[in-house]
Amino acid sequence: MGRTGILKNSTMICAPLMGETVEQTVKEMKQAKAEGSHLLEIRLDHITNFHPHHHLPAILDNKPLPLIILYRPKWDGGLYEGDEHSRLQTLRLAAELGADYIDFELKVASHLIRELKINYQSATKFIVSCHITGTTPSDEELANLAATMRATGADILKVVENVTDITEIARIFHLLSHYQMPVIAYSVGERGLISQLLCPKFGGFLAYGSIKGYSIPGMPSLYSVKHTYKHDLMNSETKVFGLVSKPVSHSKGPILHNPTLRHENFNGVYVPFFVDNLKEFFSTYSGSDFPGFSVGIPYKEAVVEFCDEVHPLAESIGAVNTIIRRPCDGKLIGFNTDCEAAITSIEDALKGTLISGKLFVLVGAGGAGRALAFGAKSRGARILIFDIILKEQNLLLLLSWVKLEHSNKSLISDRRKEQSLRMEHARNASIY
Ligand SMILES: O=C1C[C@@](O)(C(=O)O)C[C@@H](O)[C@@H]1O
Repeated sequence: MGRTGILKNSTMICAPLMGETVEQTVKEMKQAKAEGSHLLEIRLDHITNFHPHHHLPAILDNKPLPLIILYRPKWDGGLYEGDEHSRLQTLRLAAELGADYIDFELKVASHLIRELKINYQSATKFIVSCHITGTTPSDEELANLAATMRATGADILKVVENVTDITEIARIFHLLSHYQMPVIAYSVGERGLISQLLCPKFGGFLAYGSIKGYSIPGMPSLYSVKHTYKHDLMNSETKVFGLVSKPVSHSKGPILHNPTLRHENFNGVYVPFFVDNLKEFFSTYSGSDFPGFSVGIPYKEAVVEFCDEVHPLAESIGAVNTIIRRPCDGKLIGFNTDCEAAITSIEDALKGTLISGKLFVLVGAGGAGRALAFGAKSRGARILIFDIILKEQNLLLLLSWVKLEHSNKSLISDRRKEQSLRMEHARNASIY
């Protein structure tokens, strides 16, 4: 999946603005410019009591950056409820006043674009947009849709999805990188976030970034696009790393790993992958463009079966938090770095005092907890485990390490009895 379109501009960052007054819109336009936007998208349908002849010039005369004008009707997910004739008259006026870009819904685009191109031979570019409901169509269906949109005379195509699975975004990337004209394509919603974050890699015409104070699900902030993910440094060669997790937005990984990649002068980016289905995910994002993953909650244990090989330490722990795609054969190799990272940090903090014999208090017995319990046990600590729900399989695994020291099967059932008692009396705390 590489960028092929030599005719395309390089990806711009666009701030969508949804001010309710012209004054607010003018203020936000300046704010968006200060935050690094290249382009602005104004939603006229969000402005209350909008008077086209008065308000449109006020906006266009004050624009600090190129503007996309959008006037979305209710029938296409917008706020405009008035009559269609007045709406289209407003968009005609925008063209007459020389708006940089005007967005038309596919349904109305055909005759309007031809008419406007004849009547106003201005530099206005026309975006034709289509909101897809339901599952993302196949590559072929998307290409057919794009051809229909192109036939309206559009200068730029815009396809908006609302994916229910992150793997659907691969088809959006395919459209972006293969269609030989400028395309805006993305998915809204948190599963869609990577469609904005990786847009420059696949040659999209623009990616959206929200100004400070706006939080839109699935849309990164202008700040993160400029500073964390650095869109301006991304190209078709950029390797994509990321955290496989659900949820994923809590992770500090992107703000840690992206500067590290840049510090190492490595052309890579680290993104959050909101994953619902591990099998589908690994079979979709399977090429050398995706050379490695972190694994977070709740997948550290489940991911083991999707690794072609597992490092002995990760195997003993039963949890993988780092996967590397081996360059020579593309196989996925699973590691556990939680164990050594956490235990050596604790040892560093103890400044020479041994962990052995100490009471090690573990809060949470999931994938990360298992790694820590394993590390502490291997250093000879006693372990006190707190967990909201201590799953039986986790308990058995933890007990199998105890068994290494006390080779006694009855210990397991004793411990299980002890566990249930402690669940009642000590909010799920157990000592091993
Ligand atoms: O436990 C963590 C944190 C993490 O899940 C994250 O949220 O960034 C990433 C994992 O690789 C690591 O083991």
